[in-house]
Amino acid sequence: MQDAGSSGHAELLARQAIRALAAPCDAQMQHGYGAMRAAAAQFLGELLLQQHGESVWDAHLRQQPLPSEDRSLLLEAEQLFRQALSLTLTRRATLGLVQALFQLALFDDFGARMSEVQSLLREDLSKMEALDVDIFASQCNLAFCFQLQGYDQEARAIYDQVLPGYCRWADNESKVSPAMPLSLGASTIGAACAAHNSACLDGNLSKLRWALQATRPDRRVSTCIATRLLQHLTIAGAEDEAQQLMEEFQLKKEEVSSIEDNFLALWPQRPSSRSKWRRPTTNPRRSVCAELYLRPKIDLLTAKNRAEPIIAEVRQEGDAALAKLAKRFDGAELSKDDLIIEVASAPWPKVEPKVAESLDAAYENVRRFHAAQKKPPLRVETMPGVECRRIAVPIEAVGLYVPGGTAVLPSTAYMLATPAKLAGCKEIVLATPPRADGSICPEVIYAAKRAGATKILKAGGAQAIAAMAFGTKSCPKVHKITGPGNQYVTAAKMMLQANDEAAVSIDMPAGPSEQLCIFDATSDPAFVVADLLSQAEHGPDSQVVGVFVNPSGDAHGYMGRLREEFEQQTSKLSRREITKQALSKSFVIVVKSLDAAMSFSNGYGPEHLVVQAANPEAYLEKVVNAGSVFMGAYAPESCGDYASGTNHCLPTSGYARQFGGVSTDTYIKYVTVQKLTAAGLKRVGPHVEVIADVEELEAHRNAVTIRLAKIGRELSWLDKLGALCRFC
Ligand SMILES: NC(=O)c1ccc[n+]([C@@H]2O[C@H](COP(=O)([O-])OP(=O)(O)OC[C@H]3O[C@@H](n4cnc5c(N)ncnc54)[C@H](O)[C@@H]3O)[C@@H](O)[C@H]2O)c1
Ligand SMILES: N[C@H](CO)Cc1c[nH]c[nH+]1
Repeated sequence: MQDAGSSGHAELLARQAIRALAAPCDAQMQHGYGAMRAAAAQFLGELLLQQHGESVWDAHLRQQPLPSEDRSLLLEAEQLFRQALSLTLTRRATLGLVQALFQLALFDDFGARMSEVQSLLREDLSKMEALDVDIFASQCNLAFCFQLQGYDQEARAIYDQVLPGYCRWADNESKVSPAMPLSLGASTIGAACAAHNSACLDGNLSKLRWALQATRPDRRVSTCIATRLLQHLTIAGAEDEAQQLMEEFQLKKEEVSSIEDNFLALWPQRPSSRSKWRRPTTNPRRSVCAELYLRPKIDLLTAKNRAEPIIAEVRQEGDAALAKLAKRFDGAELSKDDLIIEVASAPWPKVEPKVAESLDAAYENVRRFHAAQKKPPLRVETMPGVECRRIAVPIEAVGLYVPGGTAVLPSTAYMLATPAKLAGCKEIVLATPPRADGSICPEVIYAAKRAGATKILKAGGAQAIAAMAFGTKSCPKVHKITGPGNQYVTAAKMMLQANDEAAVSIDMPAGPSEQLCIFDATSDPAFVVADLLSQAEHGPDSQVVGVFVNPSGDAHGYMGRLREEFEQQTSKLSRREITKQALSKSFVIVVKSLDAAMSFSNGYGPEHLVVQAANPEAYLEKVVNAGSVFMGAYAPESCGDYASGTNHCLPTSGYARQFGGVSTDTYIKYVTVQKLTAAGLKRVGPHVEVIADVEELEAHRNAVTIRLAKIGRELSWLDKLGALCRFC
């Protein structure tokens, strides 16, 4: 290590050398000069990295602003290594360039820089057998950079490939180095850190046990690893080993219960992996919480690319396109004249009496709750003679989407149609994918008829949304489209909302279902798991989140019992494969308090918030962002999905921060009205004139002035008296 003075001098000399060696020389000297210039560039690059890389890395890990003055010097280092490589290709220059790119990726162009790092290192991967410790270290650094930016899948792939070799190398090092028992070798520290970081992704206990063993001689390093191991042992319910560890390292259990550094995979992989490169924001550091708020990625861009030609086809060919697309996507042969069911004239479909009875009961509860949401007209006299009103006017024609890809959802039919009918919409078109024989599920028709839909369009996906947005010969054009659906439905809703010609609005982006369940040691693990599974079974993209409030840290084995419940209940579900996929994208966190639980929940903004912890009312007081809340042990979310009365079409993906669920208001627009008497105009008019002057909008001012000129500006004594009486 050089001190500041000597490194400054070395830097100066290296710069001079590079300049001198760049001077023209005869052909004979060129080769030698080139090699020397490469060495000087390499030397200067390493010096700059040493001086500026550490502070950048440090700031990144501490989540502080990155020192921008270091960026330009790191860019210079990058150029120096490139120069060195262009002159003579060496392993050291490659690794120097890799290091510079790592550091610069923290500032910007993360994707491009990491791609280059990967390709630079790829060539060396094949030589792994040579046990080159620099390559192991660089690979694990690369993985860690991915991990920090949330690319877990990429990080995991690299760790899987490199870590076993790195650990073997470290084991070897400890055997050959007699100094090892006192001070750790560089590769032991490197491999232990990598094992620790990799275990954060997969909760692998044996990696952590290895890291602990390898770093035992250094108490500081091994305590860090022991803390992480303790977290995982607690979750796994391995109490004896946890106890031993706590005694040996004098750790307390509550140290494992902080949100910031304690999330655990529920199923073997945690899913935040984004398959596409994502540019970091200007501040690329994100807290663990912020990362956990991200939902499983839906590739909306691909969905939009698929939806676009479908929308265009429906726009151009109308019903003919709908028939073609029903064949392509739903396997249904439909003629152009068979796309619409007129609900009023359609006979009641045959459904089992027991089913009809339950659908009727559920509908009645939904109707009652939504009827009570209607607001009386509003009338306010803001000043004597100035009356403002607000009247509710139903949206004339609305389109409802009822999904039908992987499950038939008659419940969604009455959840959407009931408030539309109550609002007074005249045309209520309900679109849903046809079955392969061209028919619509009788329970959906039953629910649509009961709730008051006017037409059923036999179409699903983007084509259904396009047909309702533009209208076709058989499908009326609507002004607003509501309802959930898969990524093609959501993409089409979002695209058509922005299409001037369609001039249609939507309720909200409602994607894959999700649930956040808060529980504590008093909650029945079977209830907690049953609720979480009820949403996980919706689809592979669904996500469920458990928040375990564990203030005392003495809920021995609770998480172990939870895990057992998950395994038992999941294995019995008919949709267990779908459910497991959703669980692989789900997680449980452990927090110390109600406040911490609610702060996490509000940050996540779940579609459904289930509170099974003791005293749910105390949690409700702190709700800021949630679609619908379910309180206590006896309020399973499925009651809200079907029959209690609340609506199940709710905002997902964090949109609960700005949207509420579907309600009677969804189908209403509020029109404001005003009426002014001459006295009212005399009161408010002068203010209008002044503000119009400020805005230099003369015609606005004139509209008042011209009237006041006719009726006079002064209020009569009768007007003044009348106003007084009104306010007495
Ligand atoms: N948030 C809520 O309130 C709520 C309620 C119920 C369901 N959901 C969600 O709704 C979704 C329902 O999805 P689903 O797929 O079962 O039914 P869906 O009806 O939304 O989609 C089926 C249609 O998608 C189209 N499609 C399928 N593959 C396609 C492809 N490759 N290219 C173009 N189009 C294609 C077809 O037209 C098909 O008819 C689930 O994600 C579920 O979680 C949400
Ligand atoms: N849970 C869904 C809303 O996210 C609604 C639903 C329909 N059927 C069953 N559940």
